[in-house]
Amino acid sequence: MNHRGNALLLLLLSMLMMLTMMPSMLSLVSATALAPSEKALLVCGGSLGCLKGVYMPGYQSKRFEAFLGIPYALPPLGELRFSNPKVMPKLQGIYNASVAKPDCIQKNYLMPTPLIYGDEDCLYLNVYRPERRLPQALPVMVYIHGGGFFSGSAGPAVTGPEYLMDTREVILVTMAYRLGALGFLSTEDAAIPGNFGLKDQQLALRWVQRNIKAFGGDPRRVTIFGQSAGGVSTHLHMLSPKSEGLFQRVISMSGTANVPFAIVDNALAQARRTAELCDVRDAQRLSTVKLARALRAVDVNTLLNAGDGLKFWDVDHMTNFRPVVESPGPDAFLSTHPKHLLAEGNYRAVPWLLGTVPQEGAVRVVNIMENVTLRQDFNSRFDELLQELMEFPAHFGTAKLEQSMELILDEYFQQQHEVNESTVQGFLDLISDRGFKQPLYNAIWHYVQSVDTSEQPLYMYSFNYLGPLSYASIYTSANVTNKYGVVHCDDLIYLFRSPMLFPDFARNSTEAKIIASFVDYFVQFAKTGKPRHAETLAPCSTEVLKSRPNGICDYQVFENAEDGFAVNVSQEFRTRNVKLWDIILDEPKCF
Ligand SMILES: COC(=O)/C=C(\C)CC/C=C(\C)CC[C@H]1OC1(C)C
Repeated sequence: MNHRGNALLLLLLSMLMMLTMMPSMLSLVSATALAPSEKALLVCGGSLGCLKGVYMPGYQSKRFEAFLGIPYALPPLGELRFSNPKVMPKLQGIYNASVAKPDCIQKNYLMPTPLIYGDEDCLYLNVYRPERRLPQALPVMVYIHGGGFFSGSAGPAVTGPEYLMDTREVILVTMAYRLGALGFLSTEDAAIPGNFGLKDQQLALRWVQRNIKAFGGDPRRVTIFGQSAGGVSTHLHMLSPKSEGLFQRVISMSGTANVPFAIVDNALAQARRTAELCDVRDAQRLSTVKLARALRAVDVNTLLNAGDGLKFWDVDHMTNFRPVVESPGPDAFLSTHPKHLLAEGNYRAVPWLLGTVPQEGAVRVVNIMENVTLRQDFNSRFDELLQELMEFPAHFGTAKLEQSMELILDEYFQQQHEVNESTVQGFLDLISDRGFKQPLYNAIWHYVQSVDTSEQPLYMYSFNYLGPLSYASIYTSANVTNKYGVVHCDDLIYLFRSPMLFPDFARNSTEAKIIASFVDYFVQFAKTGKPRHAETLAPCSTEVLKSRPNGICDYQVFENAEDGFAVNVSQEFRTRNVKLWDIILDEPKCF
């Protein structure tokens, strides 16, 4: 059975497991009816109310405490659809926090057959804490899941807290936020300002500031961490004036605010087109207020399916609804373009850990390569589709576009104009470089230029360990074990247990040791602002970057070794290709 078959089986198993763990399906339970051990799982706080949690089994440890499905905002339904999130009033009675809530409703274009699942009523978060804790308040790690701003899960079946809880050293919070059109559609004015998903995250971070003490957490030692779109989000929180004071450290895994899928620049046109696809009459001419009214009344499945009509080919662009630069105002999440904020160094500096994997581009390339029909279709319109995929800036004229395509075809395809066995690595590198690596390098470059890195240091890791499981098997229905190397999201396999997607590693395996090492690397950063092994690295600074035109600052590599795995130091980077993209995109840097 491939991983997908496994995944279904595991989904059923984990659902069964969760059912047996739920002492009550009621949302309110009476305190007097609780057995003594369950009473210990009651958390009450001034602005919080009271929550009844549940024990969950650890991976290497016996058990920890989980408080699941805690509402942090009013359900964003009816009039509240496409509105900024409203804070949840104090909970009355004892809230049953022993059941995870469904994911935010999404059409998941990352799966080979995109499906709609989840719920529009989804603004809930989960808190996990060790059972036996030190008397001092624990550092808090708040995770922002990825999924291209259109998909993803904060729930324990995908973002399982077991590995982090095995350390007994941190409190973990995972939050759901609105996705796709519901999270990011915008009319570029007050009618539908947009950025709802990011504002949801921000409200969840405010919830942490107000309430985490009641769980034994330290609100002044909060690390936000996120992967892919979640990594982009963490960086955007560094840039948003309204996220000030909500966190003290940041980990951005495979995503920074300057990736091409971070910002939309034709939001109103896209909102009108979406309305048209939902059969809203006069969608191109209605006032934005009327457009908003009409879109709030559209059936949610119709709204999500309308997203298909925005695609130029297959599921591309994967991310149509994106964060937007809002007009300035008290509720704006972001009112200056990230590229300006980055260039000006105009944002909050905090200890920052950035992560990457070798084959980021696999998130799109694997399915095009493995699906024969799709690949043939892509190859039959190769130049046109490749150009579209690149998301060149809108102001590029014909000559500049042609020039850029020539450079790309030379560098990545040896002028073959086709995706095949011999060009697939070039295609992977192209999407990696354009989508992730050049933005990563430039985010680092801008940071060290404008921040005193002896005060607010910057670290990087690359997760290169090739193990028996890979997200490549999620991106396609073909069996591709190990074919694509370490792909986008593969570092997550060693940070979060994902019983819905992957079987468990044996508890004495090399993979279990990597889990312990990788988790410890993160936890150490959350505790101290320095990741484990930081003393083996020369600090990153402008001088170091400039002195290594063919590399990057020292960083840690998690990689295969003869006796299992090793954490080594490297300075290698795809700097040559970063420079190529700097030239194409007119983003010069002086060395
Ligand atoms: C878990 O994955 C994510 O969060 C992010 C996703 C699904 C977006 C992936 C982005 C692409 C495939 C496009 C890359 C884009 O940069 C170009 C313009 C190549």
